[in-house]
Amino acid sequence: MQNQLIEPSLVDEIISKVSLAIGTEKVNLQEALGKTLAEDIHADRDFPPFNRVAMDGIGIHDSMLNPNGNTFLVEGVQAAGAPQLTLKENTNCIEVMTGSMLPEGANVVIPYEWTEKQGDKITVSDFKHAEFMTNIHQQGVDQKKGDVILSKGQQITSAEIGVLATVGYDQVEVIAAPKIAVIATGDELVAVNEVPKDYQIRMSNCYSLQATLKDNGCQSDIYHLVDEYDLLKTKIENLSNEYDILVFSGGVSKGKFDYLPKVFDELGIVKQFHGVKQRPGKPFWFGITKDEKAVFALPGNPVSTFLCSNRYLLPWLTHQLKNNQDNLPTKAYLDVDYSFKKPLTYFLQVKTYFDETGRLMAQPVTGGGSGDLSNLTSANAFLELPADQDNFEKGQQLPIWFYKK
Ligand SMILES: Nc1nc2c(c(=O)[nH]1)N[C@H]1C(S)=C(S)[C@@H](COP(=O)(O)OP(=O)(O)OC[C@H]3O[C@@H](n4cnc5c(N)ncnc54)[C@H](O)[C@@H]3O)O[C@H]1N2
Ligand code: MOO
Repeated sequence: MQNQLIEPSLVDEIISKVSLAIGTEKVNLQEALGKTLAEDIHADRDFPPFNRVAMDGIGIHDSMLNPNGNTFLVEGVQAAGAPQLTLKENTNCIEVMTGSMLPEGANVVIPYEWTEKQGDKITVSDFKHAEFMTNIHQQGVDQKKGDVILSKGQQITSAEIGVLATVGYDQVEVIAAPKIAVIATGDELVAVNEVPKDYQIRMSNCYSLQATLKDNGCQSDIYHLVDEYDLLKTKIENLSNEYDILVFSGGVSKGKFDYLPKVFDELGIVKQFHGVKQRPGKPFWFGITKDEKAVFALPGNPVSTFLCSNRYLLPWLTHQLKNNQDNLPTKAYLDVDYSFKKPLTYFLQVKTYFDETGRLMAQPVTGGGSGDLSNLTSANAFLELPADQDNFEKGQQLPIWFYKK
């Protein structure tokens, strides 16, 4: 029986209806990069926490800002990391260092570059429009104590790490990473460190899949299952109990040993679709277990697995875990005429660059088809050529899916 092939846009729609059961976990600050905050973060004090000196120089009182200049007796030195000093006389000054507390009684900072020192006196001949609070980062202007400084759902980048450290979070509550199993199927596959016999190949898909996931903050475990029906059934049942997401590669097309669709059916994993009107990756199978876990069974040809994981699995996972998407462009201009004469959406491997007017251009990098994984290293994205067109013109703008950022 022929499967009903569906459009790529319908794939997105079907997959988007599956929600990952999201838990939370506490992680150390240094492990939080790339994760999503599961709690609001409040400022534990004002930011800056005190009137902070912004230039090395002298702290004075603004009543001394004479257009003809002024000379000050140095009362002391206010260092960063030292308790606040007090300026005793308005006619005097205190030398102040960047990052130090502004001395009590001072309200202007004049940088050293505008001063001249003679003994214990400092002269400023031109105050250059300095006024009340010049060169002082005032207490609480950035954040007030108790303000929500980072919000639940926000992605943790290097910028958020700095903020978390500042407000004293050495541990933080984040969305828990899902447990993902990456499962290679096929008798022909041998381990990377083995020398394959003539009829064997080294397994690569599971490693590129695992790397794709890792690149996006998700750990996964790799399994290899051989093409034995009963064994597949037992193992897959166990894996579906143990993991939140199952990602298979291989074993889903029409071959005599492509057992997966039948095994899934017997295990009660409900098929949502089998077959997408696309190349590569046509035999893509997707289903949901009884306890609503997602099962992605990606076609085994390396470029097919690669395309399906980057085009469908990753955007879904990112949306589930991170609330937001990458800030990558979603369209690019084809830089030559290109033809694909089949009623299928074609995911063309391309290398992108910016032309002289700043447009993002996509240059086809054609290789040896869906088995040629080395070609993936020369390209950096897939350009999505829709099925309703055969001839695509230079300058046509089309959806793009980056896998190298
Ligand atoms: N009669 C039909 N035959 C095929 C169809 C079809 O529609 N009708 N579709 C073709 C397309 S398109 C693809 S893609 C493949 C997908 O087949 P499977 O998902 O069943 O994958 P396998 O047959 O197991 O493997 C295909 C190919 O990929 C190699 N492979 C598999 N796993 C790995 C791995 N982990 N690392 C590296 N390489 C892997 C495998 O050795 C095969 O060469 O079916 C077509 N056939
Ligand atoms: O379309 Mo399959 O995914 O090329 O070999």
